Amino acid sequence: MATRVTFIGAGNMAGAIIGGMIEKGFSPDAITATSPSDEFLAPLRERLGIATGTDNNAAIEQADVVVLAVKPQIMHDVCSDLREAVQRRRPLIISVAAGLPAETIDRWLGGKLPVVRCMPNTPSLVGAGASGLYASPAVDDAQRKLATELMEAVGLVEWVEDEALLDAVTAVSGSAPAYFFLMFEAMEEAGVALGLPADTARRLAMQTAYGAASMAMQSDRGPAELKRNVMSPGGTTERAIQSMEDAGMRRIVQDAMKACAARAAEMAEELGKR
Ligand SMILES: NC(=O)C1=CN([C@@H]2O[C@H](COP(=O)(O)OP(=O)(O)OC[C@H]3O[C@@H](n4cnc5c(N)ncnc54)[C@H](O)[C@@H]3O)[C@@H](O)[C@H]2O)C=CC1
Ligand SMILES: O=C(O)[C@@H]1CCC=N1
Repeated sequence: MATRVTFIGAGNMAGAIIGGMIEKGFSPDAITATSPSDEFLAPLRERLGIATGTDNNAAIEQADVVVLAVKPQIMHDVCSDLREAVQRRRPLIISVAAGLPAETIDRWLGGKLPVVRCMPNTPSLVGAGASGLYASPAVDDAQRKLATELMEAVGLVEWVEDEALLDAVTAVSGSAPAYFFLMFEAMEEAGVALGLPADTARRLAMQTAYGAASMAMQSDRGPAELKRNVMSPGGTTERAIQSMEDAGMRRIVQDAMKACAARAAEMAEELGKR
């Protein structure tokens, strides 16, 4: 029998993982998602054919895996409400919430549960996600394998043995699609300022990012060498890269990522007190 997975929360992240799972051949019959209103559920039900519901407790009655995909700020209330049903069924818990430690989730759910903390990202929707995973001590090998299988269906999986490193994963991949989308915005705006139609600039920028990522992933050369190969001495790229370095591009990226990881740690501090 297929592993039954229930998503508590049906927003951007749950939708991306569910969409990616179905694309990879997971049966929609084995997937359920919940949300307090039908607004988020109708598209998932109609487009992907999964089961949906507004009652979290009812939705986990048959679940082998429960993916907690609500905002960190409401996780305490959601977990408290699920405590009895979860303790009765004892499914594998996978939390995708930023910041919240596995121990906190476990405590809110009544304790002694196998909890995997996962930091995914939204490109999971197209099977190109990147997830960092951490297993709490109660997770056994079979459950680790199950979490790997689920998240590998939507992209790359990297396990960390030190939970604190998930804050770094949040900075490097969880939040990072947004950095690249910002770059696309800036490149499109600059392309338009240089005279290109907006849609042409957008397509060229996105294809170039896709090409650069694909090339870097297939190459045994590091990014510094690949960058050098584009830079003809005295040419155009050299001028562009010099302009970026002069403007402090590296420091801007590093500061943003430090701020991201620090915010994840701060959220654990703020929310974990409950
Ligand atoms: N959006 C992203 O790129 C990423 C998000 N995350 C994490 O994923 C989690 C969800 O984030 P998003 O999907 O972006 O948020 P979202 O706002 O798009 O989705 C949240 C969902 O929770 C539902 N919800 C609210 N109260 C509920 C309740 N009592 N019971 C069941 N469902 C309820 C909402 O209706 C909505 O469907 C967060 O904890 C976030 O830290 C992690 C990695 C990346
Ligand atoms: O911005 C956030 O808090 C969530 C976690 C990682 C990506 N989105």
